Amino acid sequence: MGSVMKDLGEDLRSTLLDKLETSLLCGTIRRRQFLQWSLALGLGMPAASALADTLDAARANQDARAKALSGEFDIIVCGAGTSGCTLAGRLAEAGLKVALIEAGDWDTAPSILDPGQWFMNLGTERDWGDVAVPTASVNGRAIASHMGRAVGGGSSINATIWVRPPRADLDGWAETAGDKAWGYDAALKLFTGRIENWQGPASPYRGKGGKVWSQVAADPPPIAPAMLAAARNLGLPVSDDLNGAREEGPGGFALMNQIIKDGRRMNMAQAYLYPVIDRPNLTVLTRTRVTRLVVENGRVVGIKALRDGAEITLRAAREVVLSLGAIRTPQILMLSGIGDRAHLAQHGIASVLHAPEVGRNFHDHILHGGCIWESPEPVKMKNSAANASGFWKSDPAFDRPDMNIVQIELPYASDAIGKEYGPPASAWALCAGLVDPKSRGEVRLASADPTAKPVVTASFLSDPRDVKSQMAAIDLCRQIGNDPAMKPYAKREAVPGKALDPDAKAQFVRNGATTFFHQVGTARMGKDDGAVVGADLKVKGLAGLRIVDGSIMPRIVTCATMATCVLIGERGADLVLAGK
Ligand SMILES: Cc1cc2nc3c(=O)[nH]c(=O)nc-3n(C[C@H](O)[C@H](O)[C@H](O)COP(=O)(O)OP(=O)(O)OC[C@H]3O[C@@H](n4cnc5c(N)ncnc54)[C@H](O)[C@@H]3O)c2cc1C
Repeated sequence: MGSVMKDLGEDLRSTLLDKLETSLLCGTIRRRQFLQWSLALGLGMPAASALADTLDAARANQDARAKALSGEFDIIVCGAGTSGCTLAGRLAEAGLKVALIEAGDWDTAPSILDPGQWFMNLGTERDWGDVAVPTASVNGRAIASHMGRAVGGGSSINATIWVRPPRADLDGWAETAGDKAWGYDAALKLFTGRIENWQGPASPYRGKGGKVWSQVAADPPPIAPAMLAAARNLGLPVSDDLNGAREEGPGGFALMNQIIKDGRRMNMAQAYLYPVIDRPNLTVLTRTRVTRLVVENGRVVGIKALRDGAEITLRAAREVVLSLGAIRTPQILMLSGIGDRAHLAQHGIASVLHAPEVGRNFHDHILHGGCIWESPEPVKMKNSAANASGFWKSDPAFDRPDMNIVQIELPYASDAIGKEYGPPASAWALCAGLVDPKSRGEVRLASADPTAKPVVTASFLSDPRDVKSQMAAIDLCRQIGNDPAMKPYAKREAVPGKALDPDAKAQFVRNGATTFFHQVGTARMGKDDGAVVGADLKVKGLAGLRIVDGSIMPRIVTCATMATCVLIGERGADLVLAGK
């Protein structure tokens, strides 16, 4: 077996070694198995056992910390997702005594490690499994609202796309929050100074040597550069980097940036958490579900959680931070008596703080599934099956792009579109994305039971401007897909494959609506009294509690949300450390 393993390509070998490392670290394999496999992969015995010593020590540290849960932490971070890992990693690095609480398991499943399998996690125990209430605006369809449930959160099950928000988005936040620290210039300093470990050419827009691995899609299939050639033919700007200068311009097309290294997902646990996992001041509790906050005399002093079937209480000397994502952060706030008084009363929950906007302002990006072309040969998916993309405005008067066109290397169709058109198996899609939605929904409690799913009323496409924007994006997808540059890869346009009058196009938009799973906004930041948190991310009207995750976005950024959630985690860490 050994010689076979040594013959593996270098990339695969390094991926398998990384996987073994994480498995030993998380205790899902034993030291003996680790040594056997590491030797088979060509690591010498001294190197393998030194590595095993380090990993064993880190795991022993976490086991010991989990067994000794008495006493106070400085900070309790609830949720080890994208923002939570970023925040907890930074705080532990700075020496604070941190507890990080995660309902899901460690991030060692092959479908997490291999970016090409990301969609295999949907509907499993690594997904919270929420589904938005059917509304007329999407023709009564129930649209899934997946969110990650594992260490790494969304960054463990997402499509690995790393894309940063444009200037208009962040300067808008700074205005809303009344603090320039949330603006684009400050964010660019963080991205270039300490967040990114960019693998492309040096640029004033890109950072090298930071925590987050980011590279241009490696070895994409030929339909990806063909899409960019088509965009160029249509007079749309095409660049070498979807981040960088595009953020200050009208939009543009490029190959995507991804958090994939040697074929392996580098999630935010890899970036921020594992580098400090051996520290005695960090306790990570997995499979531990936060059920509510403990509030004493107007101050949040700890949390209650379910662990191994029993309730535990943890106390924080400085503060508690909620990083549970845009569906479960408002749920835990409401279960703790922080929300709309009348709504809480319906569930018999005593009000601690009347905060009517908790759970409101829910929004997400719409992904249309989809315009589909039959290909002459089966498409070989690469990376996370989405390698080329572009942002553009449906109206040049807009201050930021509202459309995101995404190429997907399979016939991506919603339930309704799949049923109506029966797309061929050998096909690819150009999907119309709505990235500046005006429709707003809400998250509400279904019951006072913390293990019950909350009710997500997304109200997708309920604002007519969203339908108009999506109709323009469908036109753009069809122009690109039917451009001569795509001809070698397109036998025919299979979906819709016919002219659509405005009414039919609006129906096509409503029937095709699915989402990117970029839920945000339910604990919005603002300087106004109604906002749930201020620019310091502290919950207004209550001491000892901050929100650090996608919930705080007052208006969704006009791109995929992971990079912005890292930015929020970094800003949160700065605020906690500065004691602001
Ligand atoms: C399938 C999918 C594909 C996506 N693709 C992309 C992409 O390619 N690029 C991109 O930029 N973005 C993508 N996103 C979105 C991005 O991943 C999220 O916006 C981002 O992860 C949100 O970060 P967060 O910190 O707000 O929440 P999350 O990352 O969701 O973290 C919340 C964490 O809290 C935990 N938690 C929740 N409730 C409890 C509780 N009661 N007790 C304890 N723990 C709890 C969760 O298990 C989770 O780990 C995708 C998301 C999904 C689901």
